[in-house]
Amino acid sequence: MRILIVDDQRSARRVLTSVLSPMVGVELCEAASLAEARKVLTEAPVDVALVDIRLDSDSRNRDGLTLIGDIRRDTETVPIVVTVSNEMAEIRAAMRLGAYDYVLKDELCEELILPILEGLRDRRKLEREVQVLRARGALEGLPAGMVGASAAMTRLLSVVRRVALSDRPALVTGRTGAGKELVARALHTLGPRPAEPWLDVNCGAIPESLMESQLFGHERGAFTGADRRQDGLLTAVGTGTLFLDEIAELPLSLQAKLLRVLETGVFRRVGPAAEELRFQGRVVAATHADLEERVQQRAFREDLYYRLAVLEVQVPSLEERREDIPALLAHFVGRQSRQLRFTPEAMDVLVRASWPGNVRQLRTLVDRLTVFAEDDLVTPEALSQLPGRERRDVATEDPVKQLARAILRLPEQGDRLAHVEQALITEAMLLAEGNKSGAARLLGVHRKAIERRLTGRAESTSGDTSVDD
Ligand SMILES: Nc1ncnc2c1ncn2[C@@H]1O[C@H](COP(=O)(O)OP(=O)(O)OP(=O)(O)O)[C@@H](O)[C@H]1O
Repeated sequence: MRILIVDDQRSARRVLTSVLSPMVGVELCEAASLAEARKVLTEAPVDVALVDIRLDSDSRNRDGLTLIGDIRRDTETVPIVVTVSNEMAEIRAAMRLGAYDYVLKDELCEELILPILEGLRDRRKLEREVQVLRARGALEGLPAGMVGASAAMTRLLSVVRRVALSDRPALVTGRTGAGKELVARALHTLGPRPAEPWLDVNCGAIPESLMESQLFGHERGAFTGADRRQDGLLTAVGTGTLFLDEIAELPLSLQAKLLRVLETGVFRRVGPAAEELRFQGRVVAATHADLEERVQQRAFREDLYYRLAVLEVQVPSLEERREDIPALLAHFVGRQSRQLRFTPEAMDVLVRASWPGNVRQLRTLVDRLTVFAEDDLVTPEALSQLPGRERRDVATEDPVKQLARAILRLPEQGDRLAHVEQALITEAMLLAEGNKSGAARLLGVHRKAIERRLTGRAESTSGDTSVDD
């Protein structure tokens, strides 16, 4: 347990040090002023701060109260007031600011202060255990709003589970609409501080100059119109999670600044004479771009990429977890006023469809069906009658159909059917290493059908050009 003693009087610090030194497992540090205390607090986490209210010789000084306010706002440190008994009004003010307890200097002794600290130590230990257990327990099931039981999803969740417990930056990658934001949120809610803020910003949506002040904040007079100091997201997020969506779009100059925050934990607001501030939250970034490729194109900093990619979470595309499609459909339908159902054939079409827009596209499909489908029971015909893009995607679901369409678009080459049949038989024979029975199995026909074609006995003149006999 790290304890900070804040008192402007050296003698008072010495008394406290001698009272606390016998405690096992404590590390003591001291500060003689508000500025010194702030510095110590930014250097490494402090568990408890014992704070005097007056922090210099001026009797009107109330820097201790300011410090308690800072501590409660910016850190997880527990502040305890150590002061003289004639300062009851200040003690009350400190308690209102969130001081955990108070000790009077006149009564300062081991018996009084050690039980408070021991109690705090137990409480801290318990809090940490609860955080870890909650993170583990919550992950037994699916995080809120997340649907899926496929092997790909199970793998994803086990990665999310582990990454959530870390405080280091994380990168969520995957195709557009695959669920990156949902995963990033899960990293927050399943992490140790789910009650702390979750703030998100789309790095591609805001001009560079605005983005900088949005992230770092600005001082008064930093630019025209900056008539007062403004905190940025890095401050506002506190010990929560800052989600940087579309990180690939972050301008290079801001990439350098972000890297510095991630490496040193400190930053400054935009503008003149800005003080150094400490970032205490966690950064989770996401992108659908190939960041390695961006690095090669020098559009993304390599050092930032490596810092983010230490904890990469890859979200599988919907096509890698088609088994989840029925459950996802039920989930999206359940959120609509109209309770659509799907015939087995329609479900089959949807499970095999191509989904370039991933889960978001599936959700949009349900939105559109809710408006356009004539019947609550959705059939393949209803799907193919949908206006717009979804109809096209769904209608080209079957790879064989896609292939057939592509073949028909090839330049005229005589008997296409015979060509295709011949090509299929040749490929099957190659795959079966010349074994006719094996090739027949691959093609789903009888061995004799293959033999007939191979020996040329299945003359096209007979009119039977199908392999399906
Ligand atoms: N596993 C899932 N279960 C339920 N809904 C999901 C799942 N994955 C994604 N979604 C839903 O799909 C939509 C798109 O998800 P999300 O916004 O997280 O995708 P994204 O990968 O961040 O997209 P983009 O690349 O456009 O930023 C959202 O409505 C989200 O709630």
